[in-house]
Amino acid sequence: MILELDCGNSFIKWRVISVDGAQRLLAGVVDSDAALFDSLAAAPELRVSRCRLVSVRSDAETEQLVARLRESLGVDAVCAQSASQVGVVHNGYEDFRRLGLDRWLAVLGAYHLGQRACLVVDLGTAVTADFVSASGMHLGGFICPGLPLMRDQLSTHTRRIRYDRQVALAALQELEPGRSTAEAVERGCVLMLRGFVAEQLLQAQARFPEGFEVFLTGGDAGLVQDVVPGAQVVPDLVFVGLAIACPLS
Ligand SMILES: Nc1ncnc2c1ncn2[C@@H]1O[C@H](COP(=O)(O)OP(=O)(O)OP(=O)(O)O)[C@@H](O)[C@H]1O
Ligand SMILES: CC(C)(CO)[C@@H](O)C(=O)NCCC(=O)O
Ligand SMILES: [K+]
Repeated sequence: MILELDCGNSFIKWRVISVDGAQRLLAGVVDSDAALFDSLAAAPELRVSRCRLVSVRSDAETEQLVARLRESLGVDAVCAQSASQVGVVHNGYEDFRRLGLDRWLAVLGAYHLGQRACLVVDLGTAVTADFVSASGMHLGGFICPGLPLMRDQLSTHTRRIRYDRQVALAALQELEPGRSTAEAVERGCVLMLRGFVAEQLLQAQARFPEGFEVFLTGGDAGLVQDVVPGAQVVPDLVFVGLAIACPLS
């Protein structure tokens, strides 16, 4: 079995696949290293022989996780590394090492699946959009705060924006003008995300008149899905890229 990890800023997404990559056996989302090891310990008949991961955390945090994986599972995790090129896909950053590895893998995964120009939008703690041309040139992209950061900043920097989590979830049943603080903030922030995605779509239409594929990923992809009717929602997009960047021969 292969253990795959996508270590984001707030959550670790993990999954276990068969050695040939054909079957997805287990998957989960956890909010800490400790919770990851608890989930793995609770998994029945887990026999991990290989491990690969991508991390946008600090090198020290990533090294600590790799050491714990070695101790508890006896595997040496292969970590995705920055590259200026993988196959025909070229990293578009002035300094390719600066492009977030989750973005780079999502770009690799999207181009692999789409085989033509792509717009890739990842909606997590941060929201990112990346453009890839039909020939595989990454043209760069945009970064903005995601939903968790927008709502936290509003409550941190105001006195009276306060409401509880349960109310927040209920507020997103519709997007009419809010008639309570929870509705006004939650819907306002979702409309920011939707407006961002609509703008990226316009940019892609202008940049790729010959056509393009839109890929949405990240925990909040569902909130913007209907802004782009033809979009492919691929929750595992980073893992698709991880398999390309880190083949386990
Ligand atoms: N099952 C889930 N577990 C955790 N978050 C979820 C889940 N479903 C939806 N979400 C939402 O997804 C968002 C987090 O997205 P995601 O897990 O892609 O990002 P992340 O790991 O925090 O960040 P990064 O962008 O750094 O990878 C949060 O707004 C959260 O509310
Ligand atoms: C933008 C995030 C936080 C999204 O997870 C990550 O890709 C990252 O830390 N990137 C480094 C900065 C950059 O991509 O330019
Ligand atoms: K991510």
